[in-house]
Amino acid sequence: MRGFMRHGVPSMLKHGSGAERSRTRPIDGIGQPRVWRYRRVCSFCSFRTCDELRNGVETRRYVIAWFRADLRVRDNPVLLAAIRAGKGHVLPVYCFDPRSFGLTDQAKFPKCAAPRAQFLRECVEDLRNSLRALGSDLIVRHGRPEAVLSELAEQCGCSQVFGSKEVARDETRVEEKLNASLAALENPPELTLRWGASTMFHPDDLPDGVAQLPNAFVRFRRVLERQPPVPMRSPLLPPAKGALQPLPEGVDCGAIPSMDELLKESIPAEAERCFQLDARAALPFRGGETAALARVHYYLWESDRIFKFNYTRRGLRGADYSSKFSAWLAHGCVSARDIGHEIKRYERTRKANLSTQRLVHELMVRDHFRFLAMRVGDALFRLGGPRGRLDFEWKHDRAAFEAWCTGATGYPLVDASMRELHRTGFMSDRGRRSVASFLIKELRIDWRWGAEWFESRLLDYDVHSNYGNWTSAAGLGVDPREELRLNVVKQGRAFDRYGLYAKLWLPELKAIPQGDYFMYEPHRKPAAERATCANLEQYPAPFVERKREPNALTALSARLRESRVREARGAESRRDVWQGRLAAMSKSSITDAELDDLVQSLVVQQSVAQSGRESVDVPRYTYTALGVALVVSVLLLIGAWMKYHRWIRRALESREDSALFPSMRGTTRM
Ligand SMILES: Cc1cc2nc3c(=O)[nH]c(=O)nc-3n(C[C@H](O)[C@H](O)[C@H](O)COP(=O)(O)OP(=O)(O)OC[C@H]3O[C@@H](n4cnc5c(N)ncnc54)[C@H](O)[C@@H]3O)c2cc1C
Repeated sequence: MRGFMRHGVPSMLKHGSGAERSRTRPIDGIGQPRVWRYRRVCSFCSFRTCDELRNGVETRRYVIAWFRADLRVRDNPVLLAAIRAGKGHVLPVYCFDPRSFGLTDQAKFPKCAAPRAQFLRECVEDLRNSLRALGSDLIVRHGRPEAVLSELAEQCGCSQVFGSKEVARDETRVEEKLNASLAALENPPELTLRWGASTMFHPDDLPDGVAQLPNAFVRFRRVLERQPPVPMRSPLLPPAKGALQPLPEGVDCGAIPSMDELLKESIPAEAERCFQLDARAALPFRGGETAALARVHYYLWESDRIFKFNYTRRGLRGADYSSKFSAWLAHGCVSARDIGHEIKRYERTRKANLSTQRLVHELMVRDHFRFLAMRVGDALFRLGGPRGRLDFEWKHDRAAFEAWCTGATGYPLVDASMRELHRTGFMSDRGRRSVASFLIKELRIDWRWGAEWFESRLLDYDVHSNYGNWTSAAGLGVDPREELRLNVVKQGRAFDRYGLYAKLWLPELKAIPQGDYFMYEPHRKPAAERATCANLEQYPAPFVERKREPNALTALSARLRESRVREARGAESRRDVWQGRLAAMSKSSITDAELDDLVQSLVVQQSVAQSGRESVDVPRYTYTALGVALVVSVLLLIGAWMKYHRWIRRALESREDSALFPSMRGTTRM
């Protein structure tokens, strides 16, 4: 039986029978018979029982559409359900919940820093404009939804409140409180929560439900793709003009709260409450559905960037190496399945390749984290994570943590990424993985502090993806293939070969020559070279030595590199000695022997430095040479085989000939 128990949702949400659910599954579409709206359609839709709803007298006209993380009019099942229920008499409401602007649990950071607050305000403003264009408006309040919505429901005599179902801890608590406060009203309106298209795949469509969700992503993907594949439901069109009635007289729409109003409790410093766009930002992110759709259109249709996504997605710098959809997805300015369908359309009309599949794959990763969050519940936020491992000793070193947050660890990839995050609210996926690994594996600092810092600063903060990725990085998630320690120096060299990203965010490194081997560990640069780089001294020295990898090969290559550095340092000191000697002699003339020695030491130093730099390139050239050799040898083999084949054929043919015409053989011989 496909019971609701298997979804692992709170008991108050368990209701209905499998049969009931399957009959009502297309409820997301409009135009269903009216009666189905009042039935228990799925485990994510409502708090009340079917009977309660059917017995309730529906005399009131207006219904409330409560917007949460679904700030759009297109493909919004909640808005459409409200329009259908209220026959267009809808009160669209958004609440800026003060709890979302409080302090985090562990490290007490502001839950929402200025960049995201600004982005959210833009999203709400855009939604209001869209609703106005449809003939309605958005009621905006700065207050707790349970208080705001019950007051509105009472004031306007609303019969129903529609909202999207969320699954994380804080969000479900709000739902419970809202349900309780609505129930306490004299004429309690019903609360209907439904899955708001926040994922590409609907949890009801998973063959084994969320409770049986595979822990490993690879297996989850296999479940989605096995025959017949799990369908991706079609996105819904935005309501037609006139589908929404104007708001009732006397309802105050309310103004969007200012940044000061939103942040004054959590951010005491006035200067930090405003957000100025940094010119170096990867993209000038602007909140709202309009900007989201424009970005999707640009990335797919205008620029065809999706076509190379698989090869560029691990980049660090620029607007288009990755899709940058995350901030809009997190606020629900566009739905994941809408993007999924758009990619499919792109594949049909232009071309499908590894890159288009990769983008769908990434959106599946996002779905997986959301479904896992549903299944593991509060464990996602505990120190031991969903795996419940408490055998790690986590540190709570504030100084080290602050150095990490402010980008002062002495490791350029970490510092550049953290400064980018601080200034813009965005960081590449590669950057996120590297800084998380550094905090967890090198500094051994409580992973929850890192997750909370991301929660505070990220524009695209999404509770499931953030905590899911952090627990994975800490080796505490449920996916068995985790716990990678990333070498932040190698990552920097591999993904920012010429150091352009590091230089963009770390002006102290500007004077280091492009492509310098030591760009990603400047503290190892020979002193003489350091001296030639202006401002390099201002860059902090690392306060923690990165741990060496246990891998034997990596350890060996690291030792080799170390020895080169030592050699360079040796040459360096020899040169220093000579410079000192020259200074001590303070004479303009120098003997031939001294000159030879000096020249020799300089040549050694230069060649060592060059070989150090080139050592990055060696594997690349080696691989190229090996590749060429392989291709040539394969060609030779094929040629030889063909020749041999021809020779055998000829031999056989001649044998057959001789068998058929034995007399001829004799004749020929003669
Ligand atoms: C420690 C850590 C914390 C993270 N926190 C968040 C977060 O709060 N919010 C968030 O949306 N993403 C988070 N991610 C995932 C990922 O880094 C971002 O989604 C991605 O960098 C956003 O850029 P993009 O939209 O250009 O992604 P693309 O590479 O273009 O990917 C397309 C979309 O796929 C989804 N996606 C890709 N990778 C992941 C992933 N690993 N997990 C979940 N979804 C993914 C995102 O929705 C993304 O927009 C985190 C990753 C790490 C390692």
